[in-house]
Amino acid sequence: MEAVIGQTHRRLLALTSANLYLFHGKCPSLGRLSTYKGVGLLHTSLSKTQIDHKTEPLSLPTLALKCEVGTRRKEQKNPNSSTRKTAGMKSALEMERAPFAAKSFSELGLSSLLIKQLEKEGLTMPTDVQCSAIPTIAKNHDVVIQSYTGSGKTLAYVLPILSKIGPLKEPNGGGGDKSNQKSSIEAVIVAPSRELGMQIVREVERLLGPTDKRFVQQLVGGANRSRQEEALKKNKPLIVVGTPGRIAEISAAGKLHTHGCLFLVLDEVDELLSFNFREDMHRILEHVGRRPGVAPNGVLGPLEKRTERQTIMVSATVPISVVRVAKSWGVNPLLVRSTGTVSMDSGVGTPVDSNTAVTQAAIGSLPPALKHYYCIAKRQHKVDTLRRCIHALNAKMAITFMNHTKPLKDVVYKLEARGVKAAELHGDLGKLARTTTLKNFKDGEVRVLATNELSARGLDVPECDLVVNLDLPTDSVHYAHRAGRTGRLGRNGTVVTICEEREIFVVKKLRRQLGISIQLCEFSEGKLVICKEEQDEKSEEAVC
Ligand SMILES: Nc1ncnc2c1ncn2[C@@H]1O[C@H](COP(=O)(O)OP(=O)(O)OP(=O)(O)O)[C@@H](O)[C@H]1O
Repeated sequence: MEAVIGQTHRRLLALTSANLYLFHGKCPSLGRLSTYKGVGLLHTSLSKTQIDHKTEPLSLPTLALKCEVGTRRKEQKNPNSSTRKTAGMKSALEMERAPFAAKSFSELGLSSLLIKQLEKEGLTMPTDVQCSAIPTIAKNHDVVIQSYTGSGKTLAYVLPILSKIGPLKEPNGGGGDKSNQKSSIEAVIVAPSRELGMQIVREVERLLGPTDKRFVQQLVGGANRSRQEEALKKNKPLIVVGTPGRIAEISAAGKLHTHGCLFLVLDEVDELLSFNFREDMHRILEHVGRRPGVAPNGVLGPLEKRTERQTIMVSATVPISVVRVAKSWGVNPLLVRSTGTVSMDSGVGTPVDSNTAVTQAAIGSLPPALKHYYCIAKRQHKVDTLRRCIHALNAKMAITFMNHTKPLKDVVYKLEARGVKAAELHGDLGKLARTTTLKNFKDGEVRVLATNELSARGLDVPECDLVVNLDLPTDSVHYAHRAGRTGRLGRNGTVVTICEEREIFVVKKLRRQLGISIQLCEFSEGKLVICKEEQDEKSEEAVC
């Protein structure tokens, strides 16, 4: 069935989104599965036609993935064993929960030109978070958008912005008439990495189309600054997207005029709060648009020309620090989630100790359909375990994370030596190498991307069906962002953490904090085998 998601399939999707998470999605005892004594076998296979949508719109087949699930005792090696049928689990998983709301973009009050453009791009149905965010932003509220990874947060803010500024805005607001366009910057979008910045640029360009894509301009670090400055002068973009350092630098040089800016978007806002970005963020917050209430007596001085900006903060993880800054950077910001919009004061961000704060930040940040496992391996055997994991899951595209840059080369070398196409991606590489590596991965020329925290945030490679932690993430927030590189927009995805025996307690802590099942497994005879786990939480031992 090659059916593009559209009007015809909305009802079907509503049905599937309500009922069809057959294995992990709806199992109420997931949280208890970690203590489940059963021993299982799981074999996941990607159907050939399943995810092939580089240029195609999202369709049901692109979301579908067959997953044979059975259980057996670990010691039962016979794959034909009848115990596979007695699993008490569904034998075929056709589709996980796609986060589409049963609404169309036209019901959200977007401009007609923009809706036409969305249709051209095959985008007919908004996701849940887009349904919540678009009308709220359209009403000029400052917002914090929090929704799990891969749920479509980028379009959740890009669409209401494009509905108000630029060539796609409401016709009665001057849309389509390019002579009527203002020539100053009207929206600034800040992202913590150049990769994420460029991804957002491409998303905006895709909607603006080839003739109008000059209205968005990248200002990311690592790229040639004078060329960026020339492009600002020549193209007079309305939207700039960049990294904090480069935006602040060009602004300080007097080449970026943002005082009249209407929108300031801080994507991955919790990351933008990190110490590294402090000075640059300070400049951006001071110079982009006018903060409402800055001049209560109407004495605006040199800032006379500023308008009030609308501040939009976005992340899958919203720690208490974000709740605090949101209230100072924005005005009565609302918290927008897939489930609806609430005030930031309604119990969100109640002061808690730092441990609880991290836990709270990560809750709800993971796609519900993701499957999580961990396996135990000695340090020197980790890469071999990774290779066996890739084969056992028949992963099409895998991202593997380490905490440091140096060992990545070794991982790539060892994988390639065993015939697995791999490449490393990290901040020490030059701009060209980073771009080429990412492109090769997205194009399917590289099967495994070995990377560090650089790629944990925002990176959108829909075909990525496996994330492997070769090193443990530092906390549940980092786990969530790494894990979120797979299982995007309702697709199936698997996360495997390969840890040493002495690190098992960390995995157990992560699953407690995240409220998810992370099952112990091993890779044997080309299969992922779920293992029995020691129950004694005190000794925190697990045996395979
Ligand atoms: N309404 C839609 N219909 C079809 N595809 C969509 C829709 N909205 C977003 N997408 C696609 O879904 C993918 C994930 O979107 P996006 O990157 O915005 O997720 P996100 O929530 O920002 O994830 P993260 O938290 O990891 O940054 C992208 O490929 C995007 O183009």
